[in-house]
Amino acid sequence: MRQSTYDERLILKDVSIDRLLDNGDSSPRLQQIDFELSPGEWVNIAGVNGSGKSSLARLLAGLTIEGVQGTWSRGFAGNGPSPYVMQQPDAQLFAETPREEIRFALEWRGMPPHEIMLRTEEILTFTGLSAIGDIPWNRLSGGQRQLAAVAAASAGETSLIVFDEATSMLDEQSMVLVQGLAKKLHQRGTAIVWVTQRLQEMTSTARVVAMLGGSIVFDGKGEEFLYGSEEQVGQGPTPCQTVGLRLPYLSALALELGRLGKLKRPYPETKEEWDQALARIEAVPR
Ligand SMILES: Nc1ncnc2c1ncn2[C@@H]1O[C@H](COP(=O)(O)OP(=O)(O)OP(=O)(O)O)[C@@H](O)[C@H]1O
Repeated sequence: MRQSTYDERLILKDVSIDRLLDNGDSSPRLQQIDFELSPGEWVNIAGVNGSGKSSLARLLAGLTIEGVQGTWSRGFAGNGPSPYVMQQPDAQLFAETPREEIRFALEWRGMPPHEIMLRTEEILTFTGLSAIGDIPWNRLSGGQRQLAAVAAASAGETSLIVFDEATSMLDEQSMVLVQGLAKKLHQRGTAIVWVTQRLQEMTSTARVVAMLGGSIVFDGKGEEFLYGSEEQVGQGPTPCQTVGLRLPYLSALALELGRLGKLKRPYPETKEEWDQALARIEAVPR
């Protein structure tokens, strides 16, 4: 893999990874990936199991993968690996409590000892973990452990964090908390790569990159990913359905009402928008 000249964006050009099958043949794990990420951007990466999401996410985080071919530049993300939050928080927790975990992360990043205590308290406050800072992992929920993992991952000022299905083992409430923390980091200017199969986590305006068979087959706005382009309403599967993902219930309802001519784009997302849309449908004489 060749390192290209410096650009502020993180860029992958024509990147592929082959994997060897048991019978000696090779099959692409990633193929001909062209991808760019700007500083402070949020991108969702979606796709079914085995489509290549984690392989792409690991590359974006700057983690080493054998056999990578192509050209890349990590731009604003810098030369070292970026924090990578995995599905299972326990796989990346080293210390005994959230406070120790954050302290450990700061030590590891080389922060001078006299700054560590103050910064640890700031991070506990920022992440909403102050009240449980000294409680050992076995008395915390999976959601609380995942929040601590994110807190430690973001402990040094970081320009990029990769979340690889970080909420897939969590209940709805914990999912909202972890995603809320990612949003706070994003507002602070951190670029976020958010790998997910839970499409209800995406907003219609967010960027979605969808993978299928190791290739990027869609790169655009969430609304077009879920519903297709405005001209295509009612014609064939949407990009989301093409990659084999199921539309969230409310999106499927919106799409169907659109196909019946009862709803117009942009389709409702929030409860208030749905209340208004349904009131309009009710008001139309049958
Ligand atoms: N370390 C590895 N060595 C060889 N092949 C791998 C390795 N990791 C993943 N693969 C293969 O690469 C392909 C893409 O896997 P990857 O984990 O990137 O997909 P994914 O979309 O993240 O899947 P999942 O949602 O199941 O985690 C799969 O066919 C997988 O079997």
